[in-house]
Amino acid sequence: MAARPELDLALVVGSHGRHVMIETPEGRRLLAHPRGKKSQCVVGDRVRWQIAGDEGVIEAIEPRRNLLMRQDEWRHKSFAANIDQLLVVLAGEPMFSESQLTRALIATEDAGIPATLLLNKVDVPQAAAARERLRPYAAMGYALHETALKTRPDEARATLAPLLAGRATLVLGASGMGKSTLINLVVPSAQAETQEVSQALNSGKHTTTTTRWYWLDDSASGLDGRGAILDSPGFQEFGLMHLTPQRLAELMPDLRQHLGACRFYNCTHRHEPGCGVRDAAERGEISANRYRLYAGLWDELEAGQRKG
Ligand SMILES: Nc1nc2c(ncn2[C@@H]2O[C@H](COP(=O)(O)OP(=O)(O)OP(=O)(O)O)[C@@H](O)[C@H]2O)c(=O)[nH]1
Ligand SMILES: [Zn+2]
Repeated sequence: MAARPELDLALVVGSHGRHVMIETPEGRRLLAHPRGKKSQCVVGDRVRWQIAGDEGVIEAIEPRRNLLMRQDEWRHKSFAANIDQLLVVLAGEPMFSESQLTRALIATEDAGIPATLLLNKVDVPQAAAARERLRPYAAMGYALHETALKTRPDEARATLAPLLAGRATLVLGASGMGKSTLINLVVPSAQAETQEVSQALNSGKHTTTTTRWYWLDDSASGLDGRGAILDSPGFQEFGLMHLTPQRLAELMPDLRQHLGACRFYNCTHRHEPGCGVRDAAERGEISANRYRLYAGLWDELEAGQRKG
């Protein structure tokens, strides 16, 4: 779509197939459809639009700062565009999956989006084991915070407020980690808003499973510089099929650090002699779990390439 600077700007705050919900700088929400078959808007897109009857027609998508994607063997899905950070909610009971965490972090590294980790449920004894598993992630540079969202909500709010203020944060969390508890804590109107948007987009059916945009507060207006939370389902199936295996090590900060030490420029860090990554793994500077995850992902992406 060509740029259309003369048209009004709006923000995509929800989507369901080709139906999207847009919000104007004055805070008005309305249904809209992109013109043309190819153009796909995602939540977080800034769009140029005009009215057609009682709906909007999206004529152009503004250039994106970033786009978070996941892709499995069948289709690729964009989560969201123009986000400032990813917040991953984790817990010890049930124990978070390190494989899911690693996949999400690789996708965000690829999109150039900073990620922050939140260890929730620190009131339960299993938090100690989760904290231990997260140690390598803090060491490789990810910010790590702790909360007990349910049992110590005031403290959690105080921890989260400075992290979330003025930024658009995409929240990810597997089932049971506390993502809904977090969203309801920081956006008390979330449930009501979700219903409203699902009804409009999906004529009442409660099946919409795309990303949702929530403003954090009303102290500012307009579309820029306000804190917002993006709630996204589907942490489970975080496919990375849009990446080549050769890129993986660059997208894993603990491996990336050792890339200069490999003898071969095209080292896969699997079998080659004189491999800086394997040496670091043997010295324990890369955790055994992370190296195993790397090898597993390499095989998965390589198999995907052969098929594709
Ligand atoms: N002990 C403890 N329980 C918590 C905490 N935060 C959330 N929970 C509980 O953990 C369970 C899962 O929390 P949810 O917020 O529903 O988790 P979710 O990640 O949204 O999971 P789904 O709803 O399955 O997608 C609920 O029973 C919460 O009450 C916490 O800090 N401590
Ligand atoms: Zn190597």
